[in-house]
Amino acid sequence: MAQSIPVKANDSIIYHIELVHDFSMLPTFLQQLGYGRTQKICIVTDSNVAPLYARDVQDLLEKEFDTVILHTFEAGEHNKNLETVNTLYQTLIEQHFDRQDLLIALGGGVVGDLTGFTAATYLRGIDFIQVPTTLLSQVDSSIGGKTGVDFMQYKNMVGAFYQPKLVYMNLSVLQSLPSRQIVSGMGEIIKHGLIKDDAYYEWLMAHHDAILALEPAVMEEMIARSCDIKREVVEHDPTEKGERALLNFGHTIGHAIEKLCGFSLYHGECVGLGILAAAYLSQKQGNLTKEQLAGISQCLAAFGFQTQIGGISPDAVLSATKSDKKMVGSQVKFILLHTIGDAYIYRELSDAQILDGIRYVCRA
Ligand SMILES: NC(=O)c1ccc[n+]([C@@H]2O[C@H](COP(=O)([O-])OP(=O)(O)OC[C@H]3O[C@@H](n4cnc5c(N)ncnc54)[C@H](O)[C@@H]3O)[C@@H](O)[C@H]2O)c1
Ligand SMILES: O=C(O)C(=O)C[C@@H](O)[C@H](O)[C@H](O)COP(=O)(O)O
Ligand SMILES: [Zn+2]
Repeated sequence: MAQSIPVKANDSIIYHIELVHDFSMLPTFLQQLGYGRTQKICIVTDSNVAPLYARDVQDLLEKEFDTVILHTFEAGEHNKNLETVNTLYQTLIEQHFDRQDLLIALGGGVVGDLTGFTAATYLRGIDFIQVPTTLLSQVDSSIGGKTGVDFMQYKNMVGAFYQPKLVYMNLSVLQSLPSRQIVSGMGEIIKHGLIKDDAYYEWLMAHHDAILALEPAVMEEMIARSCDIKREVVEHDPTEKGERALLNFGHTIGHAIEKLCGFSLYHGECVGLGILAAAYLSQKQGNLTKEQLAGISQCLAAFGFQTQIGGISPDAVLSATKSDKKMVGSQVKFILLHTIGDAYIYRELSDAQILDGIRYVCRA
């Protein structure tokens, strides 16, 4: 059944996360938000999603809106860059989009982040809607307003905090998602349990088979629980002045690996390696037990994550972590675990300690 999760800022609802099972309600939700027939819509998607879903969405919207155009770019993290943003700017200018018009991000996190950044900057800001189509984008990237692109191969170095007007989540699209992308999404979901909810973490392991079988009721419960965890964090700290950094658990080393493997590993796969390294460092700090660390490694492996990667220099990973946006001066703010379900920001790790954590997952 459908679920609607309100997201607030300063105690006022700024948008809803609508969990549904088809695209049929999208025009109605747009009209309820006040968008009318004369407002132009640009659906932004990628080359894998377009043939699957763009026609259905465009047909539905063309019944209620006079101008609905489609902008498609080649799928992949390597295209999450300013060059792709420029091509979208050109389309919007050529099609005479103005400040009352609307972008719809139909795709995963790459489409969502790039479309959101374009919306944040075109004409100094036009509205956009998230229609996430990967597990990772449904539980994480479509919520909270982090938008942006990679720059010089560094992750999300150019961006803006810019909230969508709606997150429309058609859960049925997960049926066409390759299984490796399901695993990638599980990286952020396991993160949610480890940083905020030990009972949820245990629930994930207890429902392992049902999750990998994409059982609808279990998937909907999991997606709703992860959305709620992220919602609560971003409501408390929308522009990452404090607590929101906890959502970066596993990302300091994860982003470095993602860069150094040339994006050959998916974001969530790199986060899984980063989570394991951070869990190891949490155990070395005397927080986690060796049994808890082993359990996290087994959980990741059970969901299909590699728990070690070869061919990447640990020293290069350490160097890449110095470009992490959580850096304050020469100190990187690491996210560690007090225990499972309870994460914290730690600034005192030495390079030697970080290298020890990197070596726990990276072999040269
Ligand atoms: N803004 C945030 O808060 C946030 C949070 C997490 C991740 N991210 C970013 O999100 C990106 C990763 O997102 P992602 O994992 O969704 O990757 P992605 O956007 O590259 O999508 C993964 C692949 O699946 C394809 N695809 C998408 N939906 C499909 C479907 N329903 N069926 C079949 N194929 C489909 C895509 O074309 C692509 O090839 C990274 O750039 C990461 O930095 C951002
Ligand atoms: O929403 C957040 O905050 C997150 O950290 C979510 C992460 O899963 C996501 O990958 C985010 O893009 C990483 O943030 P960044 O600021 O390191 O780019
Ligand atoms: Zn992430």
